[in-house]
Amino acid sequence: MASRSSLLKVILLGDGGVGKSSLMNRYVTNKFDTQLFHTIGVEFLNKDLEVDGQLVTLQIWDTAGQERFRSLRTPFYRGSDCCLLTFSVDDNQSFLNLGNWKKEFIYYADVKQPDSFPFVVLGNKVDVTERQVSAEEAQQWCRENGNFPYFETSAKDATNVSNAFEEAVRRVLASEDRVEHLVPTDAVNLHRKPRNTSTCC
Ligand SMILES: Nc1nc2c(ncn2[C@@H]2O[C@H](COP(=O)(O)OP(=O)(O)OP(=O)(O)O)[C@@H](O)[C@H]2O)c(=O)[nH]1
Repeated sequence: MASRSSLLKVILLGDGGVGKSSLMNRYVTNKFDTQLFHTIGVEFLNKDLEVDGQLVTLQIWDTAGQERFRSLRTPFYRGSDCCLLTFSVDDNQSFLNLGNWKKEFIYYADVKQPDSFPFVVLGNKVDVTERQVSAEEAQQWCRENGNFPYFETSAKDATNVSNAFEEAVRRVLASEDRVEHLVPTDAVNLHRKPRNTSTCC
């Protein structure tokens, strides 16, 4: 019998420069670039993994955080299985904006039951010495806004990056409302992009 893998769409949202592209690249390619390249619109990469015995193809969507690209990113929110709300621990404003990102996602993804949607919060750049947001503040925000899991990550030194994406997968698999998108792993799908391919608009 064909083994089957679930296709999960996970989307990274947060202010420009917090490290969304870097987190995706660290997780999928295990590389890090110190240069800043603002994303224009969206890009995605795929990664196959196994979580708790379940095969999963994770489709990670990296979005442009800058306000001027809003209309280019929002059409891609629909169909997301999990949303990673990302801020940078050395940028208090990016933390204060988390609530706006959550609202924007719920509106444009047309989430019918926001209270049960799987969000995960990432406080990135924990390798820096000058923090503006403490772990306690971030944990409190997560408790007050839906009991979201919180991960302190560093795309630079890879701290917690895999853990955060794996927790996103666990949250999705545990969520009862998820629509199953099963992909037979031993079949050829002519409509499917090759693994680890990105696209941009
Ligand atoms: N010290 C440190 N720098 C990081 C980390 N993650 C990303 N950066 C740097 O932060 C800058 C912005 O990173 P990006 O990944 O481009 O940020 P982004 O959120 O994708 O930005 P937009 O595409 O504009 O939305 C780059 O110079 C990265 O090298 C990290 O964990 N630690």
